[in-house]
Amino acid sequence: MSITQEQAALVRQYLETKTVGTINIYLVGKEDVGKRSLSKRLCWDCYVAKYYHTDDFLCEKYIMIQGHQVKVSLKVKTVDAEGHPPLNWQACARYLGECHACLLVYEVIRRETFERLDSLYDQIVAEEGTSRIPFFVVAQRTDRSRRYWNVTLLEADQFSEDIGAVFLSLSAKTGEGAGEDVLIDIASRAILSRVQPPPRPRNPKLDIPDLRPRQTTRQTTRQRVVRTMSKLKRLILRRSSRSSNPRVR
Ligand SMILES: Nc1nc2c(ncn2[C@@H]2O[C@H](COP(=O)(O)OP(=O)(O)OP(=O)(O)O)[C@@H](O)[C@H]2O)c(=O)[nH]1
Repeated sequence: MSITQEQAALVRQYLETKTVGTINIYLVGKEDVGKRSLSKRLCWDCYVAKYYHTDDFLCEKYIMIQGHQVKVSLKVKTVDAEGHPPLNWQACARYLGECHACLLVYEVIRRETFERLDSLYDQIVAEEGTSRIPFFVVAQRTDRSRRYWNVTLLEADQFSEDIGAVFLSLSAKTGEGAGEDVLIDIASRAILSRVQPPPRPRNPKLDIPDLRPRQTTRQTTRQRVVRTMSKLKRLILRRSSRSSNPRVR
């Protein structure tokens, strides 16, 4: 789903009035989901089947957005790889450069790679400096036979909606759904987010339970609301039973 005409106009206006440096796009996900292959496909339109694990990989390209030349830099970050420390987003963003868009990549035949995205997203948005960046949920290796798929497009689409991300379904191998237009769209959304922040339907900080000791004597707002609601319910029930039975006064 590409940006609307109004959004394209905002991007054009931004490009005409401000200097846009390199757009840093992060591809994050578990090991072997095809992040490096995808960044090569998006940047150089090629596919190399040979696999060797990399911690950090980077490729760059110039693209045209609304008649302006923009440099994009695709950076790969693998999480949960054996023998490596857990993701420290702040450290990796500082080390690799600021992040302007984030692709959460999973592989359609490996369910655990999809299930990891939920906590990964929470982990990233909990960090400083990520409040405005657009997110993309990417279904990788869609060239594999549907018989082997362990994640349906519907649930992945639902998850994307849940976190306010754009859903992309593609194959780095065949190039289906991974043309330059996709890269232009990602970079355009990254620029757009500077004037129009993307929606954040879920605030992970609200999901974290508050484990601080509470004062038991004082009521919390939630307790007060629950009490008032049950009082009201009782009142309504009493009224309705009176009106249905006029003798009860
Ligand atoms: N069938 C198929 N295989 C793919 C696709 N993309 C990548 N692969 C293969 O999957 C393997 C891993 O691809 P990479 O791009 O290196 O994966 P990665 O996520 O960067 O891996 P790490 O460095 O371990 O994080 C390689 O052997 C690729 O050839 C795809 O779209 N379809």
